[in-house]
Amino acid sequence: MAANGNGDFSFSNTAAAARKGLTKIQTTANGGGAGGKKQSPICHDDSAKPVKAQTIDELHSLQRKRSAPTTPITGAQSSFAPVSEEERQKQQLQSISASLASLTRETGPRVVKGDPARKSETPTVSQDTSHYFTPSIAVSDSALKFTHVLYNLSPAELYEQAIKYEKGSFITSSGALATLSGAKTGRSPRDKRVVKDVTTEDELWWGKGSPNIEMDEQTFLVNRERAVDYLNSLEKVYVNDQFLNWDPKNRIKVRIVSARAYHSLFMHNMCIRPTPEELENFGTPDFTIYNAGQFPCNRYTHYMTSSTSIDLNLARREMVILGTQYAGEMKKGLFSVMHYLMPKRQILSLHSGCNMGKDGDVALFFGLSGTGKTTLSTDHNRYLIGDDEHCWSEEGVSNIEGGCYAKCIDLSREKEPDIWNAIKFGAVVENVVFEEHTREVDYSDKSVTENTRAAYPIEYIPNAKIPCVGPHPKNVILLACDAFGVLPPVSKLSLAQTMYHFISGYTALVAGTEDGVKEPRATFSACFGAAFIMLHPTKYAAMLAEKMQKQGATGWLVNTGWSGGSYGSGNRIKLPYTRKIIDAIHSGSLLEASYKKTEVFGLEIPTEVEGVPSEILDPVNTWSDKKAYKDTLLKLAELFKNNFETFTDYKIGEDNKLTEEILAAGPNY
Ligand SMILES: Nc1ncnc2c1ncn2[C@@H]1O[C@H](COP(=O)(O)OP(=O)(O)O)[C@@H](O)[C@H]1O
Ligand SMILES: C=C(OP(=O)(O)O)C(=O)O
Ligand SMILES: [Ca+2]
Ligand SMILES: [Mn+2]
Repeated sequence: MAANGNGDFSFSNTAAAARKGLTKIQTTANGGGAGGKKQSPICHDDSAKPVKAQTIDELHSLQRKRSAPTTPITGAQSSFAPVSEEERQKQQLQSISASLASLTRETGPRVVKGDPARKSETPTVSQDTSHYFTPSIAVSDSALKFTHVLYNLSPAELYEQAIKYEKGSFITSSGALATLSGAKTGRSPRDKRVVKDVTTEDELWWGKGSPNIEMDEQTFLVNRERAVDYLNSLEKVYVNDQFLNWDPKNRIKVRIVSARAYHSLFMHNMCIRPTPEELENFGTPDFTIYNAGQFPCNRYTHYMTSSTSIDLNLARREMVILGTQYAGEMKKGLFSVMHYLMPKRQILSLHSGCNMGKDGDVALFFGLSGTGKTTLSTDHNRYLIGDDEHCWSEEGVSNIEGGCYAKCIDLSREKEPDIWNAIKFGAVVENVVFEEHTREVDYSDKSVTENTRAAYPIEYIPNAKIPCVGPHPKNVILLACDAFGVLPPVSKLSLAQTMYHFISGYTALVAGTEDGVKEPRATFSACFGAAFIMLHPTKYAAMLAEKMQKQGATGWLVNTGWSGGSYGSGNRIKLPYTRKIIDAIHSGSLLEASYKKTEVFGLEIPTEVEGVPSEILDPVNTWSDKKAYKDTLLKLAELFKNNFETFTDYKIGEDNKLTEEILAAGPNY
């Protein structure tokens, strides 16, 4: 650097560049920046109007208009607001303080809205501190402390929080927020606990095969207190007040209290976002999540078998998360809650994707993780209702969520343009690897995990159906990723077969794709989502049978897995072929095709599907070793049979007829 004699400094290479004759950048309207005045080599411009601020602080205060959502209640009077502005502010903070209250001390913390770090920046904003709720009995030091609440922040604010305070947060080249979920990069079903009390003891599915591992009320309270104390010990917490279920009659209000901006943005994307008016009148939540994911549970606590615990208390309408930062835990935790609440109202909750054609024909896509719910429900020619969690009521279908959570391993712009384009500003991408300088994500990189994910609001998909509701389904598609390669790419199912496969919930994935070829492992997960159901699988199955029968829906089994041999010798069925099959289901043309029945599983398979080579429709054709095919087929049939044994004692529906039909709809050999 060199002084130029005018008290200004210039980099010598800048001066050198100027000498070489680089065009000077014109900065004023008349182009006379240099004018006739004496100029330093650096371009000066004194003719522009000065900024309307006397100090830097004032300048900064000009930049931002005070508005929602840090203080979601603005001066604007809502016509239907029954209480004064001040009173509502107070009630809202009281509600948040009540959520964060210690149960033993019976007091809520002093809560104040706003980022503690922002205080000095905004000296004129005293409103932040003038509205706090303080308990009348203060019994410990924690009662002297404020808990700063960042309430329903916007994506932009959450980006800033994440980037400033959470290591591993970066903006990708497409504008998404890249983040790390820490040690856990997937759900921890074995660490899920459900409070067994006098009610849930009878209502819920317990024991073998059930995802509900019991804990008692007292232990729940111990973990709750642990989470609440942890959250209150922080400088600030994030609070999201949002909705679940697009069916307005069955909408649930949820509050998520978390320690990370990542978690707040994730839930902002995944739950239904309230309008400012809806937020003003939010009131008390129906369900609250305390996510203290960074903080482990105490392994000396009864029922704890690791330092991770996801605890559900239906009576208290609360969930506590300790020891895992994987955000999917919150989304799927709430799904479990819906799997309890909705059937009580005669509404079927479904682990399925859902879309609708131009003529209003609705399809459901059931399937376990990685089978294609998100990929196949996101279809450029159809309206997306949702990718993962739905309700089927007397009126039709409704999405539970407000966003999608796509797997992004090997994501490509060509094959999945809609998902690719949704990964933009506001989207959260978890555990992906990006190029250090350009911030371009390498979707093929599994260095952190194979389960890389993107969470984005559903309206990021161009043909999303908003509101996310639709009429009764016409097609019910069961997706199985069969790594054995023996299930046909598509079969038409009878109602009994649909129930048999729905209750079985089969998929087979490969254990690890890196360490050479491994045996595919069969997974049976009742209702294609045993990890999330709360009641016995036959309860959901009976409801599905009743609804499908009443609406005349057709069931289909689609193998999105292997063809031409098992994993290792065959190949995964090409996505464009699966899409063609799905197209034929939607259009109704597949219903008109001619069919033949397969041996062992007794599946009806079409002889032709437009755009799909006919020889792949019957898997036996694609195996060079016919004996290996038959052996593998029988092996899979045996696995189905063994799995179904636990269900043979249960009655499905009103009479035994359907039950018997379902039992007969399994493999026969
Ligand atoms: N034939 C196919 N059908 C569906 N998905 C396929 C197929 N071949 C490969 N895939 C890939 O499998 C994955 C399916 O995952 P996803 O749609 O997220 O499943 P889910 O939503 O059921 O968990 C995607 O990464 C998709 O690109
Ligand atoms: C987020 C999940 O859903 P899916 O894999 O079905 O998309 C999950 O199962 O954790
Ligand atoms: Ca899943
Ligand atoms: Mn999905």
